[in-house]
Amino acid sequence: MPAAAFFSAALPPPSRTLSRRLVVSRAAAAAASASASSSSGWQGGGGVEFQGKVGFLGLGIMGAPMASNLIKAGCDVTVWNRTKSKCDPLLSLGAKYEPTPAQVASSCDVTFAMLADPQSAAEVACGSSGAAEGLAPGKGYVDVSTVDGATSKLIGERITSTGASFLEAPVSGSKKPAEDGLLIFLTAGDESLYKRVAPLLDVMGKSRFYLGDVGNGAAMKLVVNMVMGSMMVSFSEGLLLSEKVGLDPNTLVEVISQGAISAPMFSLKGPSMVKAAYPPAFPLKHQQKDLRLALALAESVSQSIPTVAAANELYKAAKSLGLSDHDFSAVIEALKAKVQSQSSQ
Ligand SMILES: NC(=O)C1=CN([C@@H]2O[C@H](COP(=O)(O)OP(=O)(O)OC[C@H]3O[C@@H](n4cnc5c(N)ncnc54)[C@H](OP(=O)(O)O)[C@@H]3O)[C@@H](O)[C@H]2O)C=CC1
Ligand SMILES: O=CC(=O)O
Repeated sequence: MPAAAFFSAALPPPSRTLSRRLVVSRAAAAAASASASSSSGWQGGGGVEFQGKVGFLGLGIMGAPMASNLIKAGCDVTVWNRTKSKCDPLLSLGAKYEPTPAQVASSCDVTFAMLADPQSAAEVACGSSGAAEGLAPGKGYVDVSTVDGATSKLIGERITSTGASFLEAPVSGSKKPAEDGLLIFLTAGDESLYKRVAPLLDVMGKSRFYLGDVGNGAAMKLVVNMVMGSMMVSFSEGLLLSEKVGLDPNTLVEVISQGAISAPMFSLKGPSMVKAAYPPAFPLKHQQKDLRLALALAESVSQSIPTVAAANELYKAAKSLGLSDHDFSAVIEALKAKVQSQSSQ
């Protein structure tokens, strides 16, 4: 049976929401915006077509540069972070501060949240003094954290119970794309909120996908990241094996960069992995969280993902070696420890 026939026989038909997904690149958005503003379009102070105040909750590796890009584009931004000192660089760029997520949400038209994991995303949105307490009809809440679909739905239900609109919008792209405004947004939920915040997404990202119902953005992000996590393990195995058989791992990085499996991730991380340096861009604990959530997603549809399951064990081993806050490329250290313990047996 040809592969295409196998897939159409084995899988349920694509959902209507997925098939009407919308994909917009920044170039396309800029062209549309230029033609609109030449007729009746309105542009805010910094050239961003968004009228209103923007809140930003969570100023970690990703949130800080994303909020910073909004401020630099001329948006009126109010920030909050659990560790208050992380707000300081944003305040010096001109951001305002509120002491709770609820106060940010109540003082802004649209609030973005970039939190570590499902637990913190739910707590900041739905907990005591959480964003939901400050929301009301006409306001919007955009969660850009990487969480599972169930958490996203729970947050969405609490947000919409206030009369506000909800969009999930996890991002693909790491620290550097966040700094450069080159993220990829995987959005789902309220389509009119999606259209309303599109100019803000275009400040922070290079493209945006609208994927339909809440949960689809989260699922897409987890599938992308399970591929990424397994690729990193495979790359680590190759680097170690090349060294063990007397090759220069730097040459392996160069060879890979010129062939069909070339990927920016290998070229970017390879040279520092060879030097055993792992400055955090994507913390290892977050990659392991994404693999854990991807395994649960696969389980929910009874699909086996054995490579991801094996990769997850290695990230868990890396965490137990104290590497949680290092870059996820530090997973190679767990492999080194495994190889060493095998050779000493
Ligand atoms: N780094 C990357 O390359 C990418 C990360 N992501 C995803 O984006 C999200 C954020 O990642 P990143 O910025 O790297 O992570 P960081 O660990 O740098 O930042 C996490 C943020 O969450 C906050 N936080 C954690 N726990 C709580 C809590 N219980 N209550 C309130 N706030 C809390 C932290 O506050 P505090 O400062 O007080 O600790 C911080 O603002 C994650 O879901 C990650 O998977 C997505 C794409 C790329
Ligand atoms: O979630 C991480 C990324 O690089 O994307």
